[in-house]
Amino acid sequence: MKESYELVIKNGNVVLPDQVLKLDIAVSEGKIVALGEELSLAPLTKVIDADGFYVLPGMIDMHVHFNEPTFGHWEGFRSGSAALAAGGCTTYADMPLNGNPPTVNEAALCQKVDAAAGNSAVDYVLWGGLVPGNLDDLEALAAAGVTGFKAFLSNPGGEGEGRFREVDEDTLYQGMQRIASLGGILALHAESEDITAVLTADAVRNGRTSASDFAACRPAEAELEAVSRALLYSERTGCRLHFVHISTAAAIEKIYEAKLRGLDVSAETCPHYLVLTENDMEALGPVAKCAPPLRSAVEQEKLWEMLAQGKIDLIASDHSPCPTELKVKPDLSFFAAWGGISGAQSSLELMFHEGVNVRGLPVTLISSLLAGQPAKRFGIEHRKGAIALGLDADLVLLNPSTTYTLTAEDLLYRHKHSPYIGRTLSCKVVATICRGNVVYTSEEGVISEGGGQWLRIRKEQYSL
Ligand SMILES: NC(=O)NC(NC(N)=O)C(=O)[O-]
Ligand SMILES: [Zn+2]
Ligand SMILES: [Zn+2]
Repeated sequence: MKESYELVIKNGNVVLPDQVLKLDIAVSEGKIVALGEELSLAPLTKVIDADGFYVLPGMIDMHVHFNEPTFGHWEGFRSGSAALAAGGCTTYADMPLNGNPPTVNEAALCQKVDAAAGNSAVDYVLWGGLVPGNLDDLEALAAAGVTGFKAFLSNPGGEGEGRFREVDEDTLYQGMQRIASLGGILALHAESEDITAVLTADAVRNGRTSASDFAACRPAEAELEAVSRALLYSERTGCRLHFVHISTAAAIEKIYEAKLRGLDVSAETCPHYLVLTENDMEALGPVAKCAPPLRSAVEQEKLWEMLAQGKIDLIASDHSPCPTELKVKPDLSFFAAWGGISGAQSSLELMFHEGVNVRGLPVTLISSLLAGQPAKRFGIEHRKGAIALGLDADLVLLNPSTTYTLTAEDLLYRHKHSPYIGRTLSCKVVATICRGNVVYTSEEGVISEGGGQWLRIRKEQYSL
């Protein structure tokens, strides 16, 4: 029988959770409704030929800073989500800081929701924040549908009265108690404020302000101390934790051990810790500045080993953009430059290039780190994160064997700097489909700019 579908993606190498099969994918009303070999099609069915391409579930990037409201001129939903669409991402999670007001109460969440509405090319979830003074706002944020809460253990930087602040010990502990009782999850930027502040003050006092001095002020121990302390609190409070942008093998190991002991905790790392090193930070300057800092090549190899062993839960970009003059300006010291890497558009290509094409890791592993695992961890796997019947047709077509060198013109960010400019990649996103809509093709660019939807996270999904 010839079925009528809205869209069929034919002949692709379809990346399923555990295997890759040459299949057709049929889509109707935004959902995957059939998967099979050579589906027979009614006349006039819209067909995309994916012969020679991988078809992967769209990336779910749990960590971006688009900085609205007020700091939309640093990025904003429109250009940020367009860049993600071009990079094969179909759902992202916007962080509660760098915009003003930060997303730490319901009124601020409403402002963010308004800023995003009609401006996102792909779907999204929103993080709330845990900061000193907002314990009584957590419940309303959870009820309004935030994906979880984010807190900083070290100073997040930024300026101005209303800026996002790191938690004190009391706020952290009490916040974890509250979030546990809500069935929520706390995402942590885990660097010790005590260690980093002492080392930074000493470095500045002594005029040591180069890239390597910056890295020395944020050593591996600062990450390990913060992770260890938070794990203890998790044990005491029962609060689920997600550690963002983990940069060292020791911290990954610690989190993994805690998981084996039964704690409900997870670890994220970022492409920049897997493809850039401290040498790049010195060579490229502030464009490669982030916190925790880039590490040694030895550390990086250990991270790859842990990734291959399944000890890392997910990969996210931590796209933290800014106007280029905050990165590049005559006489700008490395310490004064904005900390944060612009990279969201390149995550999937970097991971496929380095992970699959260079290192020979299974494409299913890389795909699960980019899509399947984030969906499961954050309670959206009934909608997203895999190619399976009934799920949203969030798909990315990837040419796995082409070569191109990334240029500034390729980037859709508002400010076109990135440490990946000039890199040669051995794969390229060909098309991105969000709920059955083609939102990007490499030939036409971003086609549909404002169709992305906010996925409110309901309470039942928290404790999946
Ligand atoms: N204020 C920021 O955007 N900070 C971010 N900056 C980085 N990672 O350098 C982060 O996630 O910590
Ligand atoms: Zn952070
Ligand atoms: Zn971040």
